[in-house]
Amino acid sequence: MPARQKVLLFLHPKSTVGKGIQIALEFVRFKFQVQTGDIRNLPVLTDDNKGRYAVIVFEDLFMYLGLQSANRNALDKYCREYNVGMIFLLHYHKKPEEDPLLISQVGNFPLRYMTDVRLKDYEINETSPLLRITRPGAVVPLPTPNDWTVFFPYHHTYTAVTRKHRNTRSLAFDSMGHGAADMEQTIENQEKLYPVILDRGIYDGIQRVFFGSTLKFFLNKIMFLDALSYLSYGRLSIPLERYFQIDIDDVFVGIPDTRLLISDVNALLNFQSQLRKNIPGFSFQLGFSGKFIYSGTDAESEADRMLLKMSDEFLWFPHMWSHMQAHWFLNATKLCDYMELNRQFAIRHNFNTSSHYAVAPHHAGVYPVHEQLYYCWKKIWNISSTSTEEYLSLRPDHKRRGFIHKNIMVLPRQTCGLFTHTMVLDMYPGGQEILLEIIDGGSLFQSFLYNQINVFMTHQSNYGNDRLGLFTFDREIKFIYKWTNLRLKYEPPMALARRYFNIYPEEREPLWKNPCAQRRHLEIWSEEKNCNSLPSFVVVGPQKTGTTALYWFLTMHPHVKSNHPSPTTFEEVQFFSGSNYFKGLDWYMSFFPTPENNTVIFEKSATYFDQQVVPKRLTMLLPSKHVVVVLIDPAKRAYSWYQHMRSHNDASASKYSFYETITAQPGKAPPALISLQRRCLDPGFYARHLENWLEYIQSQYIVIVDGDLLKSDPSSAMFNLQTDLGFTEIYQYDKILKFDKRKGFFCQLLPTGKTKCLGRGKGRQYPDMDQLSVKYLDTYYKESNTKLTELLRGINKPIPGWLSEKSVT
Ligand SMILES: Nc1ncnc2c1ncn2[C@@H]1O[C@H](COP(=O)(O)OS(=O)(=O)O)[C@@H](OP(=O)(O)O)[C@H]1O
Repeated sequence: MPARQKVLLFLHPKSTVGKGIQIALEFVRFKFQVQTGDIRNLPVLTDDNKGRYAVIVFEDLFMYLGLQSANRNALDKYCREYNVGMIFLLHYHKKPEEDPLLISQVGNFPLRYMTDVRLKDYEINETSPLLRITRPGAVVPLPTPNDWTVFFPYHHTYTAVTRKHRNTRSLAFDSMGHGAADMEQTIENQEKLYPVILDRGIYDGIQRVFFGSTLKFFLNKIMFLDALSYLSYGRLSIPLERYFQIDIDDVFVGIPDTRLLISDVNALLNFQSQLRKNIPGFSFQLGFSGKFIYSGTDAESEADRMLLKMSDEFLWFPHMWSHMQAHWFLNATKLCDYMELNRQFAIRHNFNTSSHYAVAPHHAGVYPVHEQLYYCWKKIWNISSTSTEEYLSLRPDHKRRGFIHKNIMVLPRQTCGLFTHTMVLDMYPGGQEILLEIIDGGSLFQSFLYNQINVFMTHQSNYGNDRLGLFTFDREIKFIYKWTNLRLKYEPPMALARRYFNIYPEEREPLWKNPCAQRRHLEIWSEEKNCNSLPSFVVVGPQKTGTTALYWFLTMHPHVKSNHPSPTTFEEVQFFSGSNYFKGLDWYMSFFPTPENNTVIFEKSATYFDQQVVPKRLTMLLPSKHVVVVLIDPAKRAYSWYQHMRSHNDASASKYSFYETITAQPGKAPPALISLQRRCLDPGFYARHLENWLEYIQSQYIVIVDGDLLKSDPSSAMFNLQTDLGFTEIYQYDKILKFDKRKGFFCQLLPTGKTKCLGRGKGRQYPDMDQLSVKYLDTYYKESNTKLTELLRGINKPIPGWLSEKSVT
């Protein structure tokens, strides 16, 4: 039976080595679950007789060997039954008092190992079935880490993935300086000596890959991907094609003596033609700021002229007429005017801008989004794609992602070790060896290895002087071809962007992060915008629990302000739950007043509570802010909601009784009734929805309001709420709320002595729920209510009165 496409990763609590594994998995976007610390309790391995995990990885072989035998047996049984393989890393260091020549046994496997070995030349076994991305052939050179473990198998289940090189006499030395000659002798005597081995499962029915080191070493990164692919029968596998785009920003920008000369333009053209031999159609993308043409030395102006003459050789994209940052412009007209100047410049010089791609100087306006930029890009250039390194954050780079906003596809942009000021190899920050490391298996190689699509950012200055741009990519491409079977490909930006979102459709929807959470984001966010005007807390529902009354009471507080009303959804903004979210952060913020001192701003949308996407979105934008949940008996909530639908003339609610609605059978009843039933009953599974919230928010930020108390004694409920929200000034509600007999609810006491109540839609008159429905719903929600009691206890929240009464535990 096949296992699902997920990795189960066992990590030490203070894991450092495991980070490399997590980074690899996050880069390639394989799903994984981490199991840390005490592994006496294994995670659930199956769902409905289906395996949950396709491969199991232990960052340390000894974690597996140390499992209690029952757990190890269960794991092994799972692997056999579901054809699941395991990957182990072994990176144990001997203590100084231990014999450096010690060869130890690996648990009960027919396998021995030796640690702290410094490897000399070794090779990849070209016949290993594991190899996919890994390209055999080359001798693996020094320096490699000097803390390798090597394996000595004595069963034919094991085959080498890497092994001692045929022409090398001595393969290893002791890294700690103990008796190198003895060590050499000991190792020479071992016929089979493998740094990475594959267990084909002949011995005990389970396939495994053992790595005698960590993923720090570039070759292990490649082989780790191959191991995942091989052990999962290709399910955890990414294609060999790697699409890449190289942008050259700031063309025509730059102070004199740092810009391109004619010889540099020629070198760029030559390099491009060379690349086209292997990568058909490859073209550099040149980003221009027309205003600065001919502003260098005479020789540099000659090069500008040559670029114009040869412009057909490249694809061009607008940067910004005078390299201004988009977020400086609140007035879209002005921003569009500047863009128009650059467009006229492109028309005058016949630039090929057919790729409908643009890059914003300093990434400004792309993320955090400045709507004016998106508007002008569309209006002036009909832009369809761009790229930034700022989404969701610059670092860590393995978490950079793409999104689509206002029909513009935003791709993640990669750094390649070159910045505007890196022009001369000898002056590379930290020394040229740093750049070589980045290229030879370091971060640039990693970008190519893990990302199926790369958009690299370089600048005009990287192609003059020492032409580090050409040097870097030339060396990188050779490195990739030497060690991997990756196939480098090129596609123009729009096609590339489409390909990106076909590969990663889940990235299409954006996530709006709090712009004030990061200095870099704040620097490219308009000064006119202010995070203080975002709500400090949000009343999230669920619907029909008294949220409007709560909202109204809160607005009576002298230091509390709510959002401006929406023309369509009244007091609710309903941003996080529906399509409004795609209108963007500026749209959301336009609902909130400029904050005054001592004022707390809040929002309430009762649709938030039970929508799966909301907790993630809300906590991303409003981290460490409170969410307020009002809970009443879910049966009463369902009944009130049903009455609400009836009074709005919903066809099904008008036709079917409440009992018929809640007991309708899927497959038998009309779909509209089943839909009504789902919307009626689903929000009442409070425990399930709260669990979803707790995945994203710490329990201390969840405030529970007892909806019955809010009805019967609102002053007390409001006192509790203010305390839970940490208000410094507690407003006394007993002076402004009065029970209104006619309404049957508490209302606002006006200075005239009269009361002002909520409208007819709140606190409706309708008959009591029928006894059959009461009984049915009692059973229906019983398990969920019991769970809720346990959950609230577990997070130290008071149990609402209605729930204690029902409490079964
Ligand atoms: N003071 C006061 N005045 C009026 N109504 C009050 C009040 N306090 C609580 N309630 C209860 O609020 C119920 C409506 O809940 P919501 O406001 O959350 O509904 S909505 O989701 O916003 O439509 C509403 O439900 P119905 O009684 O079914 O109309 C009331 O029971």
